[in-house]
Amino acid sequence: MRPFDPRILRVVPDTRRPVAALAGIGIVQGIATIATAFALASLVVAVVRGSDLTGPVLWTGGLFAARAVLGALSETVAARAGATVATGLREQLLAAWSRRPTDQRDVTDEAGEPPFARGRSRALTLATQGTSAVEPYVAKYLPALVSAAVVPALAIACLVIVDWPSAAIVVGTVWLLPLFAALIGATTQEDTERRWGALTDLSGHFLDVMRGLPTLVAYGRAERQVDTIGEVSQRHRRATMRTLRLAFMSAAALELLATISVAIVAVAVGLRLTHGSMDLLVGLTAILLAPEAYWPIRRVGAEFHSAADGAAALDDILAELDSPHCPTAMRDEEGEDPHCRRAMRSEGGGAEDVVTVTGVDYTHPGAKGATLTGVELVAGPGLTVVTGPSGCGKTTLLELVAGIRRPDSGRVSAPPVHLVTQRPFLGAGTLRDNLTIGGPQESHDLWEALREVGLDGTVAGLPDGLDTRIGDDGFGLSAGQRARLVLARALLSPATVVLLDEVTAHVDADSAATIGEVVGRLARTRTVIAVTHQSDLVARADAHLALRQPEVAR
Ligand SMILES: Nc1ncnc2c1ncn2[C@@H]1O[C@H](COP(=O)(O)OP(=O)(O)OP(=O)(O)O)[C@@H](O)[C@H]1O
Repeated sequence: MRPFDPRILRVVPDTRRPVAALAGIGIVQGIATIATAFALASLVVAVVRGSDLTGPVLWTGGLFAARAVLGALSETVAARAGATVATGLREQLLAAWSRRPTDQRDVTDEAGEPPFARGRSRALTLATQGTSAVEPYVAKYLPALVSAAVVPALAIACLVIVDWPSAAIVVGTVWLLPLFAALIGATTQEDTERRWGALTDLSGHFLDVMRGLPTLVAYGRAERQVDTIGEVSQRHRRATMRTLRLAFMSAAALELLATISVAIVAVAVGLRLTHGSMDLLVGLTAILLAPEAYWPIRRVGAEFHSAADGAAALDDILAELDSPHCPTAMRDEEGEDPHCRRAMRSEGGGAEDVVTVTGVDYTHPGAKGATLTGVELVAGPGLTVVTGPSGCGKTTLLELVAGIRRPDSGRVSAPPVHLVTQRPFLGAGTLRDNLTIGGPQESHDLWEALREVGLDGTVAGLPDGLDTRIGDDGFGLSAGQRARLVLARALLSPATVVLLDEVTAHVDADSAATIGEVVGRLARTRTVIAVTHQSDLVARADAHLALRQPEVAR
């Protein structure tokens, strides 16, 4: 773990100001603490000598009040800095992931890990616990680090002026604390990484079980997952307990070292006071100043363990944000990115509703042979159907036109499109939410679109109408209703090009007929490219692209 990672200030510039404010407050707090040592010593001496207490009382009271205000200020700024950095990193991660083309989301990583199992759980952990773990790193650890860099030096400088023998003892012992802290840090590094890995495994496993729960229940296998999750949780618990044990032990070690060092200063001062070779004011000030050289370093040690997860997460998050747009495996010797260079999808180059695919080749990352070779297509307003045997690359072609995959060679030119996939996204929320994902719409437009797809009667019959809630993945709707709903969403989209991937799959004959009519009407005003196995839809088509099974077996 690096003491400070300046990349965080570059990635989330909003953090600069609060971090600078925290550093400033930390320094002022240090000065106030040292001044308190002087004020307290003079107050005690004034009490012992029976002299006027007004000045020392006012100074001591004022300094304590100032420290309380500074403490509250520091907590507030720290909480804000933590929240800013966590939100900023989360936004950056989501933006980076959504910018990344599909080819890079599903590519096998360098360690040869399976494409999704690790990537998805890692992404989940990074975006949730990962970004939250960075909060204590910024809000607690960084300010502690600034104090540790400034306050001990100030305390020692004051000690040199007040009583150089005490300063010599402090200088002779204080370096042991960072040394111990660094040694402990090196030991805990591996543990932190293990714990972080266990947390990622736990999240990934839990996510997979949740997603597969209906299937597991259907096959009577759900109970077995309890043991597996229990086992993964125990691994995480053991790793956490090991970290906590180390944290307590290292805090105790630093505490002991600091206490012994202050005790040496106190004994030396006590001996000189007893022999009368030292003034009481000087002696008391030295005893009160000495701990100030140690506590900021002890605090860094204490904050280190709560920040260690944050530092590990920060490393992963920044690596994720810095990762090139194309995987390393796809770069040539000069570090150029042939995949990116060949990314020839242009938007708005041609007419606003014409899709042109010229000599496109595409191979899925990791696949042994090409899925598409030399594909040619020009689709203008009207209905173009794409047919071909299963696995010949129809979906892949739509993804290339939509720009979520990029061709290895050739050219794709298309305006922004609306893509209806085979498993369209229907999120948990109201019907209205799902229809207005692309942007706000008037209620009468929503009803009009529902009427077009023949769903208005069904929705009107629901108790909450458009505000009826559905579950994740359209839970609560039949397959036919889901297909009609996503088609209504396509009608509401302003895109001039609509891509439909087997919208009639899994629906009954009635729904398929209705959907076929809607697609036909849609094609009167827009460019519709539909992948289909339905002869009705093929019969309606203005153009037909028949793809062949690729020749190279995978
Ligand atoms: N992410 C991927 N990684 C590797 N290979 C893939 C990936 N997605 C699809 N493929 C492979 O690419 C080929 C074309 O897939 P695609 O989904 O485009 O076919 P399709 O013609 O739409 O099939 P279907 O009619 O069954 O939907 C298939 O052999 C498939 O196994």
